[in-house]
Amino acid sequence: MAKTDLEVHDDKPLTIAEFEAIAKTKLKQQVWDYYVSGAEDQISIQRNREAFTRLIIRPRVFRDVTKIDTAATLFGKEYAFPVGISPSAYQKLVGGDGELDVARAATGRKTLMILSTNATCSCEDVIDAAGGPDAHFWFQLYVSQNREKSARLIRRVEAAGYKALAVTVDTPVLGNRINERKTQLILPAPLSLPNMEDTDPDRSKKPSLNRELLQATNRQEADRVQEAARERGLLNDPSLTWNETIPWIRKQTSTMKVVVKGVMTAEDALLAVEGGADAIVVSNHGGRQLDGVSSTVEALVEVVDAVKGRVPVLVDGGITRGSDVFKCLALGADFCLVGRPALWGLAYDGRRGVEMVLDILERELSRTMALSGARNLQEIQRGMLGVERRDGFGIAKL
Ligand SMILES: Cc1cc2nc3c(=O)[nH]c(=O)nc-3n(C[C@H](O)[C@H](O)[C@H](O)COP(=O)(O)O)c2cc1C
Ligand SMILES: O=C(O)C(=O)c1ccccc1
Repeated sequence: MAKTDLEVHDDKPLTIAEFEAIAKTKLKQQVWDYYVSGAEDQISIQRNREAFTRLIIRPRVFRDVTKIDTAATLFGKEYAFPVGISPSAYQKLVGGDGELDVARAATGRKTLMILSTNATCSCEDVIDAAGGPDAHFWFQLYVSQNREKSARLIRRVEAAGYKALAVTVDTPVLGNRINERKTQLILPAPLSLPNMEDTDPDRSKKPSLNRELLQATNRQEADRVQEAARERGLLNDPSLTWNETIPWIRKQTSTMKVVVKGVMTAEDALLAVEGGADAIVVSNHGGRQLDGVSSTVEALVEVVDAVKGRVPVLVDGGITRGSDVFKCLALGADFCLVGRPALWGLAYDGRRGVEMVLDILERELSRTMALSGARNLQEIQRGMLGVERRDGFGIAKL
C-alpha cells in the first residue's frame, strides 16, 4: 500500500512472527534450516504452537490494574519478568557477537540466560559481557562419557560464576532432523566451541558434527560417529540415569543448583524431585528430539500437579506471545524460556534485536495481565483458563 500523509509507517517488527520472517531473509539457507527445524514430521513443533491456541483466557475485569508487576524470583534472584533465554548451540552463526550479544541483552533486560555447552563463546567471556557474577546465569550441561572431562567443565563454569547447571535429559542420541541431513550445517573455521576441551588436533579439517551424526545410515557408522561426538562432550553419555547422574553432578559442585531440562511426564518429574533436582524445565527441545511427543504446555499440567510446588517448574517450546507466557503461568509454571525467538532477534540486530524481542514479550505479558485482571504473577490462576467443551457448547474451566 502506498504511504499517505495520514499513515505513519514504522518498519520495526512488532511481533515475534515478524522477527522470524525477517530472520529467514537474513540467514543463510543452511543456518535457517538448522535453527528452524524439528525432528521427522515436525508434529511436536506444530503441537507446541497449537496447544496455546486451544487454551482460552477467562479474563476478570474491573479490578484496579493501574500497576502491573511482572517480577519473578528463581533461586532467590529477582528477574524483571518471567521470560528467559533457552540454551541453543552455535549462536555466532546467527549474528553479531553470538552468545555475548544474547548475554548483554539478557542482563540489559534483567532476565535469565542459559548458555549452551555447544556455545561459540567461552563461558567466562559470556559472564564478563553480562557484567560479572551478578548476572545469575545458568549453564546447560551435556554429561560426557569421560566423567573427568565433565567434572573439569563443571568446575570451570562454577568458577566463572554460573548459578545453576541445567542438565539436558532428552538427548541420549540426537533427534532425526531431516532438514539438517539435507542441508549441511558448516561451522566456519574461525568459529569454535571454547567450552569443549578439544583433544582432536585434526578436528578443524572434519565436517561439522551434527551432519556426521545424522548422515550415518547404518548402525555401525552411527555408533562410530556418536562415539566420537560423545568423546568430545558434545552429546550426552547415553547411559545416564536418575540414580547415578544427579547425585554425581551434585558431588561436583558446592555452589550451583542442579536443574533438569527436558522432562515431559509426571513420572519423570517425581523422579527428578525425589532424586534431588532443584528445578525442572518442561521441554521437548523445541521439537528437535523425539517427534510425536505432546506439546510442552500439555505436559506442563501433569508436571506441575506432580511436583506440588516442591521445586520451581520452568517451561519452553513454541512461546511467541506474552499471552503464551500468561497461559504457562496460569497452568502453574514459575518461569518461561524462549529459544528461537531470541535467535530471530539476534539475526535482526544483535544485542538490540534480542532486547526488542524480550521487550515485545514483556509488553504483551503486561498487557495480557491488565486485560485479565492479574496485577502480579501470583494472581495469574489456572481458573483464568478454559478449553472448548467436547460434550456441549461453551468453555470448560481448567
Ligand atoms: C538451533 C537450536 C539449538 C539448540 N541447542 C540446544 C543445546 O545445545 N542444548 C539444549 O539443551 N537445548 C538446545 N536447544 C533446545 C532449546 O534449549 C529449547 O528447548 C527450545 O529451543 C525451546 O523451543 P522454542 O525454540 O520453540 O522456544 C536448541 C534449540 C534450537 C532451536
Ligand atoms: O541442535 C541441538 O538441538 C542440540 O542440542 C545440539 C546437540 C549437539 C551439538 C549441537 C547442538
